[in-house]
Amino acid sequence: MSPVLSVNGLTASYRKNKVLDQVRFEVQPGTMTSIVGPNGAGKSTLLKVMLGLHPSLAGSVYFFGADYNKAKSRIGYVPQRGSVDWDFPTNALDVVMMGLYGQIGWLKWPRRIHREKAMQALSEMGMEDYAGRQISQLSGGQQQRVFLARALVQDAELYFLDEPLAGVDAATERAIMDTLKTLKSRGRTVMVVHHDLQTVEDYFDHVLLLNRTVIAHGSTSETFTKDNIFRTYGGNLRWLGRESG
Ligand SMILES: Nc1ncnc2c1ncn2[C@@H]1O[C@H](COP(=O)(O)OP(=O)(O)OP(=O)(O)O)[C@@H](O)[C@H]1O
Repeated sequence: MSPVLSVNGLTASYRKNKVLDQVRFEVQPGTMTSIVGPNGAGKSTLLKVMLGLHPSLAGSVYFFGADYNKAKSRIGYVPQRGSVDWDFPTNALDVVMMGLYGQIGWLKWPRRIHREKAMQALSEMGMEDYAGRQISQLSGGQQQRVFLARALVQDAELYFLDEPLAGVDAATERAIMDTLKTLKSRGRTVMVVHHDLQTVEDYFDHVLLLNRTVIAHGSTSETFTKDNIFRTYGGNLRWLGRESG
């Protein structure tokens, strides 16, 4: 099977500080991968560089065998909640509708069918009662659900989510994971920056262990080993609450 994502020697920096070095991996369709690594490992930067939001110094990225501009309508991205300006005056329904602009066309008015699709996605995330609510007046977990609804409605083939489970309660975590599993069951490919090492095995079939470069990548059962985790975190795992044995 040809990969949906192919990353070759990707290198990036902030000024002179190299934060990604020769990152190389491939992702197969229909997989659900967690990107795991310590704070500052370059996980968010990796997503941004792949999606053209931060420049690369070297390397290449191919989505479905093509570059980002050709593939972007097939890609969904849910950024870190903290990186979004939630004071922007818009309501939950409009945020979800933004996911449909590829289908509506910029500067065209959405039609009833688009509104219905957006409402359907909000209701799949249990957010239908908040459609008219300003996004600044939603809780963190509710904002995250709205973002997921936007990703759902976009109907992409490859999704990137940056810490979608950060700071959400157990019910929201379940709702988000159910949504991701549904996407996977529809053959979509999902990549998630994830911090909770305890749930990696339950939630994801693949894992990419990153610390400036790829430490290990593959199926969770083969790759998420004590050895690889130690190599990624430098042995400093106790504070993560994971037993070393
Ligand atoms: N806008 C920026 N300007 C300068 N340095 C940055 C910027 N964003 C990130 N960095 C640095 O780049 C490195 C990688 O950051 P990045 O946010 O990609 O890591 P991360 O693995 O996502 O971390 P975390 O788990 O803490 O979210 C860090 O050392 C960080 O301080």
